[in-house]
Amino acid sequence: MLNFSAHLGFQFTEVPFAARFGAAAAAGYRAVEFPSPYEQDAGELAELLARHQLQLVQFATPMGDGKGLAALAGRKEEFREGLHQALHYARRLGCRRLHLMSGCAGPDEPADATTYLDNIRYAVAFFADQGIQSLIEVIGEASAPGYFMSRFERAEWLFDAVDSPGLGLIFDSYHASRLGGDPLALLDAWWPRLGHVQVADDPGRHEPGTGRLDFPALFALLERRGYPGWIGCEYHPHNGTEAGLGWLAAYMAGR
Ligand SMILES: O=C(O)[C@@H](O)C(=O)CO
Ligand SMILES: [Mg+2]
Repeated sequence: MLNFSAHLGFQFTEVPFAARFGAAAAAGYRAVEFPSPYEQDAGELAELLARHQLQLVQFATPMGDGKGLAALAGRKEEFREGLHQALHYARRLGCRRLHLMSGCAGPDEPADATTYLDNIRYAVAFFADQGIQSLIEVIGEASAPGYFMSRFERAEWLFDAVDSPGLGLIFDSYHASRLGGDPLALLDAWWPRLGHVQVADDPGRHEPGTGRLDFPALFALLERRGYPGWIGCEYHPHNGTEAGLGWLAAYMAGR
């Protein structure tokens, strides 16, 4: 049976952030994820996770003022300093996966492959020593203009160059579909390097079942492969988070 994690940046936004933990647990989730814990006190977050018996599945290293720093030529020092802050939170929160976001290039913010590769290699080694897996995600430019890790071809280049089990891919069904690929074929091809999965339907980035993606087939593939990890529910609820959890109840009932 597959395991689902609530994405607290997308779901349960009807209530303030601290209340989303209880809401996710009450809805049956045993794990959560959200990109940035740094505005909250690590001790308070640890207490919320413990009180609601939730695991924290993954979060991102400090993202600067946007979608990360790893490929930004002028921000190498800031990226590397952020790894220590991420490690502090990961230890305190018992989290074993960290997303290294590439950042978005802009007119005054150059990004390049050498900086990115150096930083990712450095971070993968830094976290692997602590038993933490580093993750990258392919996010299309339509969702994040200028995002450096915006194509699966580029992810292939990165994985070949880094060549470490300490690096895994976040496969996000929405971005995979938006990029024009066949999400099922991509998921299958990336299986050996899969570190985490996120789901949202396309178009709309709403609940599974609201668009054209074949989630029964996608879940069957993950089950067949014996996927041991978590599936983050990174979608915008169409009509309220709890009202939109029917797809998950249906999946659970079918097991
Ligand atoms: O799909 C996304 O944009 C997210 O998984 C992400 O990268 C975290 O903000
Ligand atoms: Mg995602």
